[in-house]
Amino acid sequence: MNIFIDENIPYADDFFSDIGEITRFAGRELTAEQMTHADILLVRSITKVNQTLLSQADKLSFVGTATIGEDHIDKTLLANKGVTFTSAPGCNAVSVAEYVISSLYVLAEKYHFDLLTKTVAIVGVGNIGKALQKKLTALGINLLLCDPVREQTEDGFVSLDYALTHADVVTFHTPLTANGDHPSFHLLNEANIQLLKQDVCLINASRGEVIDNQALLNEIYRRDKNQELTIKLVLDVWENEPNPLLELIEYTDIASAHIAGYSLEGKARGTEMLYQAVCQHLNLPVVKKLDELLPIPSVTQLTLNNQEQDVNQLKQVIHLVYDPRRDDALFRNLLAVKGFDWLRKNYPMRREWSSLKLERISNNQKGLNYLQIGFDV
Ligand SMILES: NC(=O)C1=CN([C@@H]2O[C@H](COP(=O)(O)OP(=O)(O)OC[C@H]3O[C@@H](n4cnc5c(N)ncnc54)[C@H](O)[C@@H]3O)[C@@H](O)[C@H]2O)C=CC1
Ligand SMILES: O=C(O)C(=O)[C@H](O)COP(=O)(O)O
Repeated sequence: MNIFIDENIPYADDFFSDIGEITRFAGRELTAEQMTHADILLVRSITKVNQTLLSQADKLSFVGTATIGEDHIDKTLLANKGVTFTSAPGCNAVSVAEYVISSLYVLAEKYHFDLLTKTVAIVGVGNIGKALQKKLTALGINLLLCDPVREQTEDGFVSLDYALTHADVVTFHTPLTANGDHPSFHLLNEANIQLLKQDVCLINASRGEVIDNQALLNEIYRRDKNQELTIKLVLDVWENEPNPLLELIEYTDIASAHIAGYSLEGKARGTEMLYQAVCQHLNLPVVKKLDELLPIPSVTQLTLNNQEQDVNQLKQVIHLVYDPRRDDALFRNLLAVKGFDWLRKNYPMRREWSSLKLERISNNQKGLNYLQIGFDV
């Protein structure tokens, strides 16, 4: 059994070495010739699984992607070839939600505003959007939810135009789609970008193509020229990765190399989900568990002085676990020297909030509910 596994899928040996012979590959360099030998192919988002790659893949019976996004996979092709396919829905949803909130606290500190007074619009309320909704609701932040697909059967949603017009923060979490009733390609574009409030915080941690990057840059120039307030910008994903629009970077407050979902837990959950799916595909028992593989975090426990409710304390705790300014600095300093893919391949360790156990020295009920936000309490 030949299992081809992307070199950036963590714990691959732990999970798959008992099942077959493993070949690791660089995601952008996999060839159709290599695929002649593969029974199982496990990829990440940078490998386009299409007719070109699979033209000679006669043995292939299973393709898995250790990601939430599936826009790099030709699923119709796989179905036609009778190849079983699985992705890893929700694997890094918490990681993306934590990236967004950690970034919002950076902006709040940098521009001296109170996040609790802001209205946040979540565009795309699936696994990631819901994880974000849960945390922001626990923090007491007012939300607008935009999801025309869910809106067909559920209440409580607003249109995109309403969200863009009324929200102080707009954060995108849709899949990238070009067809269907609600395509997300260039969802934010030349025609609607001017609806964004003055002073808005704009975040994209979905796929780069969900925002027309040139239209965004033009709007930044337009606001600049008219001496309007600047958009506060957090971009984790870019059109045309790994070659982002360089002019846009200087207008970002936080820029990163598509790593919002790169908590160790998030990436490793993706591997575990593929392992479980491969076991099912091959009719093998599931005997390995991620919990037994994750390392102990560098900080495991913290005692909070919880005498009074304190937003600064929350910010400190959040940024102790993960501060996106680290990734922003790496991006700005090393993109030109090392490149986008290098930044992703050499991503430093990052853990999720749940890895930190919090203790309080007082039982004051006014304290923020850290458990609801996602810490271990
Ligand atoms: N930056 C990063 O590191 C990561 C990015 N992602 C991206 O985030 C995307 C979303 O992830 P999940 O929430 O887990 O997916 P999901 O499939 O659980 O939810 C997506 C939601 O978007 C909604 N949606 C679809 N088209 C829409 C539109 N035109 N306007 C508004 N809403 C729309 C859907 O109805 C659904 O509720 C992934 O497809 C992936 O591309 C995912 C993980 C990490
Ligand atoms: O899960 C997704 O979808 C993502 O965007 C991943 O975090 C992307 O990671 P790579 O697969 O590009 O390493």
